[in-house]
Amino acid sequence: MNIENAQERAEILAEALPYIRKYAGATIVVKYGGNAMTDEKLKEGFAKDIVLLKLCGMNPIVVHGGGPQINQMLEKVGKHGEFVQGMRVTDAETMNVVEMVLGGSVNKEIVSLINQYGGKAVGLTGKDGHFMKAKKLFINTPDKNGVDIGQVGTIDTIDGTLISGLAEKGYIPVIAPIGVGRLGEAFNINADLVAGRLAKELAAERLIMMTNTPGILDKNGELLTDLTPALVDELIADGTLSGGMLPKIASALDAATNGVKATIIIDGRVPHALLLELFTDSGVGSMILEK
Ligand SMILES: Nc1ncnc2c1ncn2[C@@H]1O[C@H](COP(=O)(O)OP(=O)(O)O)[C@@H](O)[C@H]1O
Ligand SMILES: CC(=O)N[C@@H](CCC(=O)OP(=O)(O)O)C(=O)O
Repeated sequence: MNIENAQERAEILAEALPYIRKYAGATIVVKYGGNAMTDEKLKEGFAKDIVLLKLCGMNPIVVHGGGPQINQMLEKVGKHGEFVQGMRVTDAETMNVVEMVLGGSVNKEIVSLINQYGGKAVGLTGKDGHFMKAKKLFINTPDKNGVDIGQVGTIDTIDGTLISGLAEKGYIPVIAPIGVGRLGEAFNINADLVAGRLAKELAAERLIMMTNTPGILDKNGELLTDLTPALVDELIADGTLSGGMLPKIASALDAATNGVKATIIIDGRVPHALLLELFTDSGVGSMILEK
């Protein structure tokens, strides 16, 4: 493994030892948002951290997004991304781009980086082994119920045993949020929803969502470190939470109230944010609590 800043790593590891013992054998689902994949150094740092978690005896499972990367590709073909409550309106042409970007370039880049640093990553979409079956999602907005936004999916079933089986054999699953329908068709699923559902299915010790804000911010831009379901409801009602934060928070709440020990939203633009969250006493970001 190619470790840079060895001194810095050694210091982190010294503080980390009790946590390494605590998390031995634990499943850690990491949602790697497209907004946290900003530059090469950060991406390499992420891959190294995932490999390190595996070496320390944990089972990291990566679910990645790639919204900004999809937008870039759509612009090349003269289309603009349109979203309803944080979900991309996905016509057939957009679905092709989504599949190409998420299942192709983004997934394989993460897989290659992890493998380059000594891990054994395996990239998957829901089409592989039909492990993530989906059906069409209809959205309820304040104006209308059951809005059709195209080939956007909601997860029907997810085969956690395929993922845990890979992890037990030493692999690091890297999952693109594409579901498969009854007829073999592809569904675009928000990556936060996939990460939350998988964390639930695997009864993960931690669900860590890496994004491009320090965590959940209040109306004044201050970080909220601990959030209860009641506070989240308030923040949605008064409009403090919006856009891409809506599926994220819904998913985090669902996981937190369904057996996932802790759900945390962190700033993926901070180098080694994952290690800081898992291996230091203070942690970083916003934690979603069960009550
Ligand atoms: N209260 C809030 N606190 C922090 N971010 C928020 C809040 N409300 C909305 N957001 C938005 O949510 C975004 C993160 O969601 P998203 O763009 O979907 O990221 P990702 O690609 O990581 O899933 C932030 O960049 C921010 O613009
Ligand atoms: C239905 C839907 O919105 N799908 C998302 C899937 C990618 C994603 O979730 O990426 P981030 O995590 O980077 O936002 C999209 O098309 O952008």
